[in-house]
Amino acid sequence: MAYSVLRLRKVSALGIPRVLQADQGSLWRFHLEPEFGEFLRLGLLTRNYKKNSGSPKFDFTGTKATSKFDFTDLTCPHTWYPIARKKKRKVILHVGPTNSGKTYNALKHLEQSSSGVYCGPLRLLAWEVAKRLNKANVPCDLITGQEKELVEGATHKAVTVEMADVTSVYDCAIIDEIQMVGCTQRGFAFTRALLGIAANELHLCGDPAVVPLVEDILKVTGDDVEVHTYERLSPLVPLMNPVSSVSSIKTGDCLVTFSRKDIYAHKKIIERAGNHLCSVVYGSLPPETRTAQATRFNDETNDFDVLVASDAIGMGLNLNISRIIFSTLQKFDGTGTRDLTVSEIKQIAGRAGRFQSKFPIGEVTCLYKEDLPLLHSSLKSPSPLIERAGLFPTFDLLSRYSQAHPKHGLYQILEHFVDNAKLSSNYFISNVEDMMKVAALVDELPLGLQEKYLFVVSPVDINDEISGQGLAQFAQNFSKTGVVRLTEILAPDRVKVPKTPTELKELESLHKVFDLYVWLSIRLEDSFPDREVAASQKSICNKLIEQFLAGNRLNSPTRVSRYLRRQKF
Ligand SMILES: Nc1ncnc2c1ncn2[C@@H]1O[C@H](COP(=O)(O)OP(=O)(O)OP(=O)(O)O)[C@@H](O)[C@H]1O
Ligand SMILES: [Mg+2]
Repeated sequence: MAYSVLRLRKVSALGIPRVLQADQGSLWRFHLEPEFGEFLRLGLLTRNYKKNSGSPKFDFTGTKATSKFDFTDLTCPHTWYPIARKKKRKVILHVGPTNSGKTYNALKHLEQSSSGVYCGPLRLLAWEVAKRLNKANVPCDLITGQEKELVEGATHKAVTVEMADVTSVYDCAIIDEIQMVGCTQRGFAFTRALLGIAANELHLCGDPAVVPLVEDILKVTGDDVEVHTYERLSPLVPLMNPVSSVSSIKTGDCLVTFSRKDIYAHKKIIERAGNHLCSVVYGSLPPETRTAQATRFNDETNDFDVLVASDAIGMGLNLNISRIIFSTLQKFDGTGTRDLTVSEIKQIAGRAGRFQSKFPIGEVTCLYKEDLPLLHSSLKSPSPLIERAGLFPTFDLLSRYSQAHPKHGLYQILEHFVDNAKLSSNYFISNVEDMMKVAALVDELPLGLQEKYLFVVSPVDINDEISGQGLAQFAQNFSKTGVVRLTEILAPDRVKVPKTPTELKELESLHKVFDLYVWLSIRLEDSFPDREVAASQKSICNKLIEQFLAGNRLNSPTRVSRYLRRQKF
């Protein structure tokens, strides 16, 4: 299977040339930080490293790269982390429903430790933890793929899980939302942190459904494991009736729907009724905009008292929601439409009635009566057990395989691992479909394996045309001249307040391109010298998007009804 690559220069409304023909796949793109030495993770890669690219940094197995060695044997991933294996870690699982104080209690241990790291699934969570620790006089760095805010004398770090450092030693560490080990795309980053963080105490917070798997995985590491179970701190009441009409929408409601178009259609219907204004939160909004929207919703002094959101509210944001209203219990997951899982329903519903918030009792219902039975039964059911954790080979393994098969491109190497990986029953090989799309693209360019790998693990949304195109042009220019000037690729001065949903979407994509540039500039400082320009363009995009959302400028010919599956309001 091969993907076609670049077709350049058809300019979009915002001045971005359209390129990249790629298969449509999963909508959610992740970024990861692999095991190829500290230099990539900490951003010390330079154009010259290519000279040394043949020699893997670590040799945990003591084997040489030969075609006889079985590179695809991934049955003992705990041996990839020798520093953690020198420790007998005390692992404490904090498990329970949403809003039960799991993270709160784990953070207390972190605050009291002499050194530590918090690993969360989202930048927003890492931001919040860094803020909280610094406020508590525990100096804490914030490190995500795109930000590095270092605090003088810091003994602690709050990071996104992909940035977890498996070569340092800590007194205490937290991995939040540990059930994400089961995520088909990002699961392996959680597995890596679980096996690789070298801490005396390792706190894992999440859903009880992950307990048997974690216990089983940790049988071979020699760690001590304790399970602490929590109860929800404030009640969550499933309602017997659906929301009958738009006039029943009230302050503190959060309407949940899964397509961007439905979000804007519902916002428009609610606002047209004249009683409420809506903030919106969904995955492709820049994180800063999501936070600004959440803050506006939480702020009682303005009229934006209703939220319309996707499952992007499921984790991370602290929201004053009184009632969750599911507009649907189905979502499109990149390949097809499916019912929400029990854990997804519980995770989203659990956002209502946050402990010590303005609405301490949460309610949950649906827009349509026929969805109520599934909602009620899901809220009563335990989440199905998570049976396997994601796994992905380290860069060292990929590199050794490449040495033994020098003619193979990165696409072929990844394909080989996906097709042939040998795994123990606790693991599955991560879904690397999107990475393979990027690999197919960079394999066309004269780049070394590490350079290609860097683009493959970057936070590009390859299924977003503009974002994918940005990556393609960055990689092309980098391979040609070694230096990528932002202004050669983008015409930022043409960015303007969007007037239509299409323009808004383009602006969101453009934000992703600038974000990608910042990410690359942290790792290839000399080759991507315009980080400040990219960062300031990012913030201009945020402001323009916020201006659009504040002004409720959705005045295009978009017909609301066209986007709604079923007519209710
Ligand atoms: N003992 C406590 N004293 C004061 N506030 C608390 C306490 N326990 C929890 N909280 C607050 O209650 C809210 C929910 O707690 P927390 O975020 O730890 O829940 P959680 O179980 O991790 O939820 P989720 O599964 O949604 O991540 C937070 O705002 C937290 O600060
Ligand atoms: Mg939590």
